[in-house]
Amino acid sequence: MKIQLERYHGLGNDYLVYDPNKNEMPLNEQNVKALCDRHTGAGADGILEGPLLDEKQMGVRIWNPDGSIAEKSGNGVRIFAKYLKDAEYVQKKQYLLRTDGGMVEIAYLNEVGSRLRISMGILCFNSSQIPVIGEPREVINEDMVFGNSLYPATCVSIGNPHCVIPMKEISKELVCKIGTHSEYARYFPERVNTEIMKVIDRNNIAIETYERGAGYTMANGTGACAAAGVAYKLGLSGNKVIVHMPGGELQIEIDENWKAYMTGEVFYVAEIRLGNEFTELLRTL
Ligand SMILES: N[C@@H](CCC[C@H](N)C(=O)O)C(=O)O
Repeated sequence: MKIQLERYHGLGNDYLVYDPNKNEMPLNEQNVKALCDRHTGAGADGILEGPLLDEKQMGVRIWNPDGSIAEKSGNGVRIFAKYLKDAEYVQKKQYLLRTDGGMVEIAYLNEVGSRLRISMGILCFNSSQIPVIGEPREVINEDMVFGNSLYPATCVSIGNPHCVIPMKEISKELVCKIGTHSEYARYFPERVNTEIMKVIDRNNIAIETYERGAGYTMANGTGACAAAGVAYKLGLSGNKVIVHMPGGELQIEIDENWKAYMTGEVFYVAEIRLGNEFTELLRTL
């Protein structure tokens, strides 16, 4: 039987939706890597596997292109919610979706479900929960060495781990230079997503992101929440900001309990049917 996937992107962060109710092959580290390969596979920044159904809520499993599993993805959950609407799994305008990093609350802001506001969970600065090694503490503006350079890092979890570094100027080259080291740095036992952040004014920040398990991406939804949380925590911005990324913008709002709300767009691109030879290859992995 042919394997069918759907390609979507959120601000250039592209995912393949793999629906286990329509496909039989179980996903694993090796076949996920092969599927996400941009030269020899279908190509993607990750795979969204679901809906995974239990009696109560629908769930999604988020795969990184290196075959690891991520607890949460901001662009991923917006995309997956659009898929649930497109595939007619949901009729409600608002509902809960389970991720490995906790529940998120989906709300569609338009009829076609391409604009969404999502309650992403609580921003947590506690080192043991992020996790960051050492004494339990909030990791705020700590000097960390990535490569041969020292950076002031503030770390936060929104279900998945982030390290945010405020800078005067940011670029793809710079985040890649830092991210290749920070992802595997000894501080982070579960690796880390890295965002370098430029504060434009109290209502606007810009980030470049290097994702754990994926490398450089054009946008990162949990990264946008993390950076907005850090800018607010450090007193550099208010609690509502527009986060500018190379792929586009997200609006992030943080409430009095540090719950983050993300508003933004997603786009359906294509249905993909894998060829016989590639399907056979995947089944051997
Ligand atoms: N693209 C994502 C983040 C995906 C997960 C990340 N690579 C991780 O391993 O935590 C987003 O939009 O949040």
